[in-house]
Amino acid sequence: MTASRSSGWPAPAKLNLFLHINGRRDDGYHELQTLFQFVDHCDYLDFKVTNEPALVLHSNMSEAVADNDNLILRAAKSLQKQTKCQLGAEIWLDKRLPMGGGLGGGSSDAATTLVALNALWKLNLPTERLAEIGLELGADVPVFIKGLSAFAEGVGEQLQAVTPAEYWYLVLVPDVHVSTADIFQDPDLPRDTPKLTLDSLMSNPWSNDCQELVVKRHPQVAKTLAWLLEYAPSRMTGTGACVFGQFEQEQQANDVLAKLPASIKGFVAKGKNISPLMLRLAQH
Ligand SMILES: C[C@](O)(CO)[C@H](O)COP(=O)(O)OP(=O)(O)OC[C@H]1O[C@@H](n2ccc(N)nc2=O)[C@H](O)[C@@H]1O
Ligand SMILES: Nc1ncnc2c1ncn2[C@@H]1O[C@H](COP(=O)(O)OP(=O)(O)OP(=O)(O)O)[C@@H](O)[C@H]1O
Repeated sequence: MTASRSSGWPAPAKLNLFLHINGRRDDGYHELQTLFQFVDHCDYLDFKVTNEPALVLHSNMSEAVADNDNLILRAAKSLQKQTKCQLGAEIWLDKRLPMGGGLGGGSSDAATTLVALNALWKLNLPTERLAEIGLELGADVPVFIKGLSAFAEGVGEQLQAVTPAEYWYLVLVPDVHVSTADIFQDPDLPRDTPKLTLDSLMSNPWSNDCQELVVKRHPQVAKTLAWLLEYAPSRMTGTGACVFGQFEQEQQANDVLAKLPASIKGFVAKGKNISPLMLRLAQH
């Protein structure tokens, strides 16, 4: 049997609308409180099921990632191992999200792989089980698997669905990589924001505890954020480097994009409380 190619599985970016660091656990991971919202700017994956267990990835990634490190292949392997599935897959990745920008592209690719192969290999694992497998690959993977905007606690895996306003965002991509591990290891990272209730967090002004440190360490992020703040309420997502400004109307975001100096890349996207991945899964 040669299965046909199942196309157009989206792996959306996420924004951390706020990010508070509440403490550090004994294993080095950080306790945090954050609000995840998806946007409609995505990587896209295609899958073809094969009868042999081999996994093959074709991608247009601009930066080389070894197969052993690629979160797509790690996700597929992990799913095979957990379910003793003997099927394999040929996978195509159309990479559109900037890598290492705090938009969660790698985690989202892993989540889309788990969700799509669970369906295409007819494994029928429940979402909770997929999220557990995903958490082994990265703290951000479960929210992409569950597919609903969420308030997260713990290391990012305790999720509560919420529906923040779906604004338009102008996302800017400073020309610098910020390593998530480096930021979390930095002695100057503030780690003592008190844990707050969801109600008080939703009504307080939103901020990112990593932003001040990243801005201090990376002048390109400082410059990009300062530029965007002239036009809209703006802040950093995750551990950076990307920053986003918030707009009521698409046109307003596009007008600011049109003014962007050629040296900075950016895109306009809409906040989505239901992940585009869920809509694709429903069509399957
Ligand atoms: C900061 C966020 O971007 C918020 O969305 C994420 O929690 C990071 O999630 P992620 O990239 O999936 O993170 P992982 O790949 O699990 O971890 C990368 C590195 O970040 C640090 N890390 C990550 C998450 C967390 N809650 N505490 C941490 O200290 C760890 O040093 C880890 O080595
Ligand atoms: N499929 C993948 N796509 C992108 N990066 C990948 C992938 N697989 C592994 N990686 C590795 O993961 C690193 C982080 O990638 P990613 O784009 O998820 O960062 P990020 O947006 O900063 O994520 P986060 O906000 O979760 O920290 C990359 O620099 C790359 O080495």
